[in-house]
Amino acid sequence: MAELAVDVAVVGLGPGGEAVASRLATAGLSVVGIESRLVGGECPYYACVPTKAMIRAADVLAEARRVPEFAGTAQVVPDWGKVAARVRDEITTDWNDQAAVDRLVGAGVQVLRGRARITGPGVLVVGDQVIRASRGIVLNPGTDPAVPPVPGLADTPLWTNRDAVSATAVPESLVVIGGGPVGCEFAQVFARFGAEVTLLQSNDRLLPLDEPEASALLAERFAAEGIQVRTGAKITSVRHDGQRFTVELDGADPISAAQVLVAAGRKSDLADLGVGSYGLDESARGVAVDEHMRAADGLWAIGDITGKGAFTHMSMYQAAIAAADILGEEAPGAEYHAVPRVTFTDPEIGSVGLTEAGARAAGINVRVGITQLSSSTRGFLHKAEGLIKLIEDADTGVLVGATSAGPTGGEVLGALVLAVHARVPVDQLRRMIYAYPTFHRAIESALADLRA
Ligand SMILES: Cc1cc2nc3c(=O)[nH]c(=O)nc-3n(C[C@H](O)[C@H](O)[C@H](O)COP(=O)(O)OP(=O)(O)OC[C@H]3O[C@@H](n4cnc5c(N)ncnc54)[C@H](O)[C@@H]3O)c2cc1C
Ligand SMILES: NC(=O)c1ccc[n+]([C@@H]2O[C@H](COP(=O)([O-])OP(=O)(O)OC[C@H]3O[C@@H](n4cnc5c(N)ncnc54)[C@H](O)[C@@H]3O)[C@@H](O)[C@H]2O)c1
Repeated sequence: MAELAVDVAVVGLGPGGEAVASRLATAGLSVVGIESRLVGGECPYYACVPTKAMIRAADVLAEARRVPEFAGTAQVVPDWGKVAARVRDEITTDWNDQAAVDRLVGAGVQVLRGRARITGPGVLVVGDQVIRASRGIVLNPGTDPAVPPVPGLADTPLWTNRDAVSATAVPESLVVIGGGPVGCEFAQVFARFGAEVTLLQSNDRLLPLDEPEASALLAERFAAEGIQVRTGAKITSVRHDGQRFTVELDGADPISAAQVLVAAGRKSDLADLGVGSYGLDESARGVAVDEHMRAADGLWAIGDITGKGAFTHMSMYQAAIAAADILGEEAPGAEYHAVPRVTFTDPEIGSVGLTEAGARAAGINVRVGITQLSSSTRGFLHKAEGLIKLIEDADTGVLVGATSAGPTGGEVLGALVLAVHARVPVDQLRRMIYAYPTFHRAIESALADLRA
């Protein structure tokens, strides 16, 4: 077996893996980055970036369909071909990662294609190559789409996010399994391009990790756009007859559809990575890390696998912390009290920190303020639905959580992320000047509404 000796090996080159490998190599360490699929990971090829390109196109259609309401007449004829071509040519360069590989190599990283498996502390095997990493290993393996154990489902030609981003045509009818961010974003895109969409959510609401008011707002919009949402759905079996899918449900008629898209969460395989070599539990869902991303002596983990929030911004935040630790730099550890998350549906659902229920469960003396965008001037002008909800710790007088839902909800969230992150006193937020007539000015109304 060929041997390679390096300072650090990075397993998986998602957004965080790329960043940490590049930073360490630039600082002078010898680094190998190992990737079994595409350098860059899920985000640029199968997740954030192509889905947001699809959402941009769907939003343009929706806006054009509002011309009669505001401005005259317009004929809107969707053409998925433009979306598929943009995703293929501009967004993913036909799922080719050469530019990302070149960037890493330019930074001094050795890039190795293949699946890495840890066989002992600081030792990895990739194909017929043994790698010895004297300073340690950084894990950034990400996650894979999970297919729920519904009888028959795994044997059908279902789509996961990886298939849906490369769709060259819109199915005439689509069943989406799962009402989290992935399911909601795809459901609205395909519905806006003409698919008859049914979304089956086992939970009692869409986006269950967000505020119930945000879930209700989204459910209302989905209903208005003709998306059938069935919450509390229990799927008993799925089959495919070579042409169509049949989805059987407990207590409801079966659904026949041209396509099924599974968006029911993610899974990881720690046994395949061989983390048992470090004494870690290979049956766990993720790798526990301390505030410097250390999972064990000489082992760091970053990204989705740490369970701190499956977002690209989290992966990159943790990458910077792990790199500083490996380089022996004095740096503050990770803080998770102000993690922002945005689901890019229309209305966009942005949130940061704790929900009201989360804050109450944590024993915080909670005050809640809420306002509807429709009662703000900008909301009235745009005929827009949305809301701002604030969660204050009444004992400390700072916000511990916030939700901003509506047009550009994720952008409005920026001010609230700053407030939660920097623990800006609510009294000071009340003394700020909010430009008129912006969407973010509704924050002032929500502050005025704060009460126990
Ligand atoms: C449809 C969808 C939309 C999303 N949209 C957003 C969004 O808008 N904003 C946002 O912040 N997040 C979004 N996410 C989440 C985001 O994609 C991830 O959080 C992000 O990719 C970071 O993941 P990661 O760094 O853990 O690794 P990943 O991006 O998952 O990359 C890990 C890489 O490791 C490789 N790998 C795994 N095991 C091995 C091994 N043993 N050897 C070698 N290589 C290995 C894999 O091939 C993969 O390329 C979305 C996710 C999905 C599914
Ligand atoms: N905009 C973003 O930042 C963004 C977008 C997409 C995904 N993500 C991240 O990717 C991760 C995965 O997203 P996701 O939406 O796949 O997962 P998720 O776990 O957030 O949601 C999955 C949903 O599927 C439902 N479900 C599970 N099994 C089911 C079944 N058998 N039938 C019906 N419903 C079922 C669950 O109730 C759950 O609400 C999330 O952690 C999210 O943070 C982020």
